[in-house]
Amino acid sequence: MLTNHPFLALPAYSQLKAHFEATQQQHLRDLFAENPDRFSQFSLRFEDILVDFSKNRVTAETMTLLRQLAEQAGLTDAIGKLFSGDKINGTEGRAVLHTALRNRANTPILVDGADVMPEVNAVLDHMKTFTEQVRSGAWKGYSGEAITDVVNIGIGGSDLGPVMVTEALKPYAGTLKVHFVSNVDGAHIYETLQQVRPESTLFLIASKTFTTQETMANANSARQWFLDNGGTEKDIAKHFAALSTNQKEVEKFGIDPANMFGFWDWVGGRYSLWSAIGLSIALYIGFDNFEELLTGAHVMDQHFRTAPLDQNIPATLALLGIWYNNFYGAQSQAILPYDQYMHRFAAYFQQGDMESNGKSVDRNGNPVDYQTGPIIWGEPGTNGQHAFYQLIHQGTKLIPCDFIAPAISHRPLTTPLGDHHTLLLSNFFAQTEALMNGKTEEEAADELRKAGKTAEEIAQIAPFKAFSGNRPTNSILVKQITPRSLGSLIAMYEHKIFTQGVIWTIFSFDQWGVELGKQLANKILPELEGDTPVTSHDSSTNGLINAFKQMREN
Ligand SMILES: O=P(O)(O)OC[C@H]1O[C@@H](O)[C@H](O)[C@@H](O)[C@@H]1O
Repeated sequence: MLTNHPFLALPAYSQLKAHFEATQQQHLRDLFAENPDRFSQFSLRFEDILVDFSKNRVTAETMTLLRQLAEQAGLTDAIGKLFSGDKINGTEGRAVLHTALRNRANTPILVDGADVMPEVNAVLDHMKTFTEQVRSGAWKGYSGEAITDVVNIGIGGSDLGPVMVTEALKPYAGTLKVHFVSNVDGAHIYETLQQVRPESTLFLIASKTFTTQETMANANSARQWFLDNGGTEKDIAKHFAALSTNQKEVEKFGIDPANMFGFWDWVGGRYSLWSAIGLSIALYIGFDNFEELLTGAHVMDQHFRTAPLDQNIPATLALLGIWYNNFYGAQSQAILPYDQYMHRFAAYFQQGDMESNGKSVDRNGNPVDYQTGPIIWGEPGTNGQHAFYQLIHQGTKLIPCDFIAPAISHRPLTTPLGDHHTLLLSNFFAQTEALMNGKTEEEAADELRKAGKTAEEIAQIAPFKAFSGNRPTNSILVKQITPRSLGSLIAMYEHKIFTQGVIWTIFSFDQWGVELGKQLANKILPELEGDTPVTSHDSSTNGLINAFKQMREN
């Protein structure tokens, strides 16, 4: 178990509070003007990844105090416990070992005295064999045709990771197509099934528990469609595989245990793309590339585990997040990839971060009296620039942003306006500079004067054209988005989330908050049958259910 500490009582917290009061008016422009070495002092490199955090409202003293906060919160001890299989998921009594899934060093990791690595390696071997059979065409469907389409049916952690990674690594795809069905809305499975043929489709039923309502409903619809369109019960073994921890339910569903790819209760759903849940990724980009993804994560794990705090990228990002969250009162954090293939990256970490650190009870079971996990959101650049960046630049809210971009594009297209990637990157650099510098009213007035405006017009318009600037950003520049660098980036954010959870003294690896909605939906489900009016709820819920019943009938 992790040792607990009262966050607000940490000595560094009070020091940071005083430091914040003294420095909050400082402008980034001045910090840059005062220190010509700011970029080199406030940036870190790891393999092909450069993390520039110099455009943050911090000084060397801020960083020292933040690191002291991490030390006083027992981060080093917590990292040791994470990697060694200690049961740090206290409310479920489980270890948290997504790092074992990508432990390429293959060093033993013990859970309840038993090394988990042989089992991890056995599942990886099974995935490799299966992936190679399907991709080579050796695995045949019931009509003797090879598989052309893979449909992953899963939700939450059993969907978002594979969706995000297969999109991000599309340039590495082979000929197999992958589809993802998550929503219980019948439209999702319906539209997907329109695009595939039963004889050449492989369904992966991805569910850690194999009891999730949405997934089981979609899996049943897929099976029915398969049987209605030419497949027979005995053909199911060739067309359905399960990615799960629950063999009993998998067998009950009728999937051949030989087609089950297992994992373990110490793999959290939102940390499971490295496990059998990643099978759709392996099928799409090939097993060697999947292994590269694991390797990228593993090397970041090693960095997180061994780098001193002042060199440690995930810890640094976590501490900057705490600075804005707990001292500046920032409510959210934007993730803005300047890479179209990474368009689901922010959505992925919405679950990763918000399901992990969206907690308001500390590890002692007491309500917290400070802010914990931020709201994560974002869209790829440059689309976001033409949508919501207005508020980031000139709104009343402080929104720390992570800008992520590859130096080399997988699609280097040229136009008379310039090549696409250079155009994209010019925006990437311009935005963080603009957010940092802003524009004073005098500068705005000067521009208007040069444009020939009268003194009266200038006085009227200049206030609207001024930007306060001083808006913090991290710039994460990656040589290229490859399986390895993507693996490292994902692990980097995972460890950022872990670090913040440790410092806030919360449990980051359970998700009890999701349960209430599920329980209530199950209670309401039978009430939706028939046309008898419902009276068992509050007046709003009763009114809505009864209106729904009426609308449905007429
Ligand atoms: O993989 P399963 O068991 O179907 O669960 C899917 C998702 O179910 C949700 O209820 C959980 O909050 C997620 O964490 C999880 O990933």
